[in-house]
Amino acid sequence: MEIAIIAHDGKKKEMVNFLIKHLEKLNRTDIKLIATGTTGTKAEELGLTVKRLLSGPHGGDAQIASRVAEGKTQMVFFFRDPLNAHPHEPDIMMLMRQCDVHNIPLASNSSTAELLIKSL
Ligand SMILES: O=C(CO)COP(=O)(O)O
Repeated sequence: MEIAIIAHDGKKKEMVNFLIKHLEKLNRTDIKLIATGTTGTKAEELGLTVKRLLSGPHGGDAQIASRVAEGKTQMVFFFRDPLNAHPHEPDIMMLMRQCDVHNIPLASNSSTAELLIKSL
């Protein structure tokens, strides 16, 4: 299954900690990771194999939204920073909307992510 990982800058540390905690599970051969650019680089630094898309502000969220719409991505871990403004807010909304349109599980914070990853 394809899983997307995305974290805003204010949540990157939290995402790295989450990835470290679940490294073994995320390394499974039946799991394919995709990520926005900078988040993907962080995951690669941990030794994970990740298909890196564009950075969020440059269209990465939109690319992932498109994969959700096409039925390619089955789960999304998106650690959002609600305390800062983002120039690509429309893309962020589009990704979340596409998850809802296609009934794709989306964890927008680490607590939900912990629950969701238990399902894998
Ligand atoms: O902006 C993002 C999500 O909206 C994340 O993008 P990066 O992983 O490239 O920082």
